[in-house]
Amino acid sequence: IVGGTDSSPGEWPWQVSLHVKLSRQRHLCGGSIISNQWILTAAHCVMSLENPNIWRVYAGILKQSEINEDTPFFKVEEIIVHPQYKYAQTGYDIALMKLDKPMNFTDLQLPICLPSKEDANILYTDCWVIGWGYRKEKGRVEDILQKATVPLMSKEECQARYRKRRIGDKVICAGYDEGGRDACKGDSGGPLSCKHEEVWYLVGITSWGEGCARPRQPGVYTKVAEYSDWILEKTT
Ligand SMILES: COC(=O)Nc1ccc(-c2nc(CNC(=O)CCc3cc(Cl)ccc3N3C=NNN3)[nH]c2Cl)cc1
Repeated sequence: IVGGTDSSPGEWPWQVSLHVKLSRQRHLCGGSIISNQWILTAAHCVMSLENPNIWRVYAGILKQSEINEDTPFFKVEEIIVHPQYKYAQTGYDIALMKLDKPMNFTDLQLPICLPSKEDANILYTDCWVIGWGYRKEKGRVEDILQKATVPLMSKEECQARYRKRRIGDKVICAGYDEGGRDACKGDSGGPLSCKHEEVWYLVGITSWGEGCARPRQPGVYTKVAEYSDWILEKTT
């Protein structure tokens, strides 16, 4: 996250850190708890890493330094990538991870609400992007979970910023024309969380952008409301 600040314990209880353990282990992506057995993340996080056994899901943590060989994690039983996914920039950047057993909810690990299709055109005004990603383009994964508030922007305005791309209806853009606050490397898969009438909704999944926090280059997020049918079909 560029231009963010430290989160507090329990502030974002749906945020998880997705680690991959090959020869070494490292944070790869963010994800969101959407039920006691399902995590929502980005398809590009799991591409060419679709073996569930290499993944470790850390919930209820604020700092990466809380993670060591004794820290409990959830194993992944199944990974479901959207069938139309090709690259982040062409959309359908969404994937589900089924945990090998249901998690107990605590103050530090709780699900976030999914927006319904009808919620697709709510004008959210209190949205936050969260993650352990870089603070600048040439950076490194951060220890303390960062948060930054970002304003949503219209599809038309976003398309005008990305002339070489096709910005479709199934993505949502957020950012400042002057730049300065945005997601960055290591934040993808994590939530764009918006508070509406005292309830938090998973409005977006951090997907791509041209650099981090550059002027007139907003962040592009998978629009979760457009996938509510797919999510329900796969998780019930
Ligand atoms: C010790 O462990 C480690 O070092 N782990 C570790 C884990 C992951 C990565 C990593 N992850 C990605 C995937 N993309 C993103 O995360 C954000 C994309 C994105 C989304 C929005 Cl909305 C806006 C801007 C951007 N944007 C553009 N440019 N940069 N960011 N790339 C790399 Cl590199 C690097 C290191």
